[in-house]
Amino acid sequence: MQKSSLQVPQSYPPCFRPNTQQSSDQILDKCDDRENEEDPFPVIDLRRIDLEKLEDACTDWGLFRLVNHDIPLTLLSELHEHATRVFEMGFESKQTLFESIPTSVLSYFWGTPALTPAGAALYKDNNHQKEKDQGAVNYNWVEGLNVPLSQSTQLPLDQHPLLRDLKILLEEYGVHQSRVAKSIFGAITQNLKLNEESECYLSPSTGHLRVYRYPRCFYDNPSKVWGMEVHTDSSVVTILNQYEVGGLQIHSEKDNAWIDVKPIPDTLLVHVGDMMQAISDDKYKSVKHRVRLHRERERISIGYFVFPEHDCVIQSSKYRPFTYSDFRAQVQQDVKTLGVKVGLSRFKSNENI
Ligand SMILES: O=C(O)CCC(=O)C(=O)O
Ligand SMILES: [Fe+2]
Repeated sequence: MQKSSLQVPQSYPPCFRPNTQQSSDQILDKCDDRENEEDPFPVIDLRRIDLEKLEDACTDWGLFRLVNHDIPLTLLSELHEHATRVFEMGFESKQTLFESIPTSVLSYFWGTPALTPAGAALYKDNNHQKEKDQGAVNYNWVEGLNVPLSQSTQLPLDQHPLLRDLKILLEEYGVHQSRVAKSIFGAITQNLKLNEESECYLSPSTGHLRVYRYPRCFYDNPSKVWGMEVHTDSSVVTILNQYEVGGLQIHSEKDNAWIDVKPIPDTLLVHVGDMMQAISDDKYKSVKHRVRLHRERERISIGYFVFPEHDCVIQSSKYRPFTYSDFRAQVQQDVKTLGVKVGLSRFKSNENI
């Protein structure tokens, strides 16, 4: 059960705990939890994909809801329950526990969603200490677990039954996600009339899962803190599961507005990522999104991210030829030096600058 009183869980990283003694009303009133009544997003049925509807969804929104995905509801609820229990461990215990596990297999991070290829949190150079000193406003208010799906199941997790069980559930979930991603990509291949050379544009072995916990909004200046700041995903597609608590907002280019994406049980959200935008010659848009915090409840979400084969050259009329490895290296460099991802514009071809 989520707690509605102003108790500060000791499982939160210290900078996510409130730094004032304001009453709960004062603090909570400043946090926004409005939710749109209407759900404007296109819905795609995975059992019979409507190609035209899919095309419109990718072009107009860069996001759609997926129904009839055939992932058992019990798997989703068990995942949620296990993830909650792992995150509820004391912060120091979590740190100690995850330090003993190779980050290539399973890593724990907080304060940023940017990770190195090895799975460790990636902060702007030399700024980590400064950010720590300045407090919570420089962080993304999120903790996460990163699980690359291709890693061996021979994990040193036997001493940690909770983690072992979570990993087993995640692997089962990952198999479903890979199936779903392949079906969607197959349909998009038809829509974009891609040839066989584009097979390497989707490589399920690159898939990984991120499990997130967003803390309650305790901070006394919530307009300055985000669960996750505005970004686009680097993936081909991202498949997201947000449980009961909303918070995801996407930017609608046509309305120039931020729109809440409500959690609807038994549906998944599919985002077009940067790689797909390039593959489609910018016809599809890598959707800008962000996550706001909820004033009374923590939020758990799970994202599946899948990429092209690392050495597969993306041919696009809008960009110079590049591989996902080139793209990732550029993102890593930009996050380290500038603190932000610049993204696809780094790869624009000369005619398109
Ligand atoms: O938690 C969410 O709803 C979104 C997470 C996200 O945007 C990301 O991991 O890239
Ligand atoms: Fe994202």
